[in-house]
Amino acid sequence: MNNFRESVLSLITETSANLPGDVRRAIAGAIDREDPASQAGLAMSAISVNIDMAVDNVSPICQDTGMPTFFIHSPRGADQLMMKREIEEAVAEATRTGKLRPNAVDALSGKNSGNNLGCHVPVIHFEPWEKDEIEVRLILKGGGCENKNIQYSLPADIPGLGKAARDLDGVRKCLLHAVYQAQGQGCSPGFIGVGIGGDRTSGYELAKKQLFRRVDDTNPDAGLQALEEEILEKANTLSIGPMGFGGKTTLLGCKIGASHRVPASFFVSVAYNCWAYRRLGVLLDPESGSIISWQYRDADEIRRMARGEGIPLTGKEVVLQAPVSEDDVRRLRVGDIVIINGVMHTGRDAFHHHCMHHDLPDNIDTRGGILYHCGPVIMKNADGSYRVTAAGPTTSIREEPYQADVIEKLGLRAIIGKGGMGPKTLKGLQEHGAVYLNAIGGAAQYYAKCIHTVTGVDFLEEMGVPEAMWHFEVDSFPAIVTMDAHGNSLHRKVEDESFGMLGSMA
Ligand SMILES: O=C(O)C[C@H](O)C(=O)O
Ligand code: SF4
Repeated sequence: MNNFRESVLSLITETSANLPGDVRRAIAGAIDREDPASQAGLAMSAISVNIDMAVDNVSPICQDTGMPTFFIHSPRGADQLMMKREIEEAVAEATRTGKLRPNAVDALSGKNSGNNLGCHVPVIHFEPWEKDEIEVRLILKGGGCENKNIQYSLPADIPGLGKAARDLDGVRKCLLHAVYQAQGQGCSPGFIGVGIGGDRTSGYELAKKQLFRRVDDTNPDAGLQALEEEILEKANTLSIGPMGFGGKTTLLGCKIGASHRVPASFFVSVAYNCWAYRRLGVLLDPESGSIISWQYRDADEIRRMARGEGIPLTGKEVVLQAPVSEDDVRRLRVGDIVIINGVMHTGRDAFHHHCMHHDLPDNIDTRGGILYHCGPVIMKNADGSYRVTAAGPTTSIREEPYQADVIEKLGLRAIIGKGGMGPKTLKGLQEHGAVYLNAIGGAAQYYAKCIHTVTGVDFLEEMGVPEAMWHFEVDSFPAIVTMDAHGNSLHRKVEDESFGMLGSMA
């Protein structure tokens, strides 16, 4: 098994940087369906360019490489302890080389272990099988879409859809609601894996295992196959669209499995996966550990996804030179596309919490500043400087309790993130003269290219790479105004309209 670690390292690298064949095909369908000039079309265009860049750069498609989760089928007599050790070493090595973001933090203190190793991380499931080969499958599922997983206990009253009983129609209502509640926050268009039955734990595991089915497969159970097709069709009439901008494609796949349950419980567990659906597998030779074959890699797969140049410039964009003035941002309206040049700071969960209780050091000037909700992948150069290798937005709604106060306290003029924010922030934007800009979630390579210099970092020691406050100089960084300083929110509009559509599906 000399080559086992090398094989796992290849699996991690390929999973992080190169989407599987079936996922590529599904995304290509979404690109075809959206009007290239619409916001949904722009989002799909940036996504397609990003997918190609990740392959070319052998770098993470999305900066959030999730909690590496391995499912292993091992033959009789295989040394599982050795496999576990070698997987851990491969994970640490992939983190050192920037194929994975250091993503394992202490549950309570938030302290980053720095190498993706920690209590029960990486997640490794072993299952015996009768075959001679070893099968290693990996899913890298980021935190934003993981947060949109949802579990229902039937019977239940489902918002917008009414009573859901313990039958297929009840399950149908849960699944439509699951897609609705994700809106654009899990980087739609997404995929759902569904587990009917089991208990709370095994139900979610069953749901996640469905994400290992091919997007284009057929469910052996005809009733579940019909439901999968119905959900796919109906969810796409919710008009949530890519990134929640509105549009034709909201869901790209629905896979449903069922387990026995106890009479008292009827769970419907849903694992939501973003468009950056990173899962691959390999079959390994049990003697050498070498790769015999790859799974989900199709001979006829679509190798280049891009049709255009990301967010194409039309001349109508508003160029913002940061720091920006109040007049500049008050002129912006929902739907405007902005191109940002100049200074940008990152800040996310730990940073917002910190700001509520402390003042920033005097040397950090945030007046007129742009705060990017982003946890980048950053590598240190030999001369001590830093380079950004993946830097897409994180889900902004987590900062809803703090954002309006932080805008006021730091004198910010723009927030960049994804998925939108709520009423408290919208009011804060109006009061203090600021805007919310939506970047394209998951487009980590596309945005990394816009960051030409890392000018400094604060709180690196305490908060770790993803949560630290990084200071960037950016060039031609595109984003869409989705919440303006006049009380308008595209997110509120899409949510309201999709709730109306949901109601018509009762
Ligand atoms: O942690 C991140 O970088 C992003 C996260 O996956 C998210 O979707 O919010
Ligand atoms: S940022 Fe979006 S694409 Fe990346 S892991 Fe989170 S949900 Fe997925």
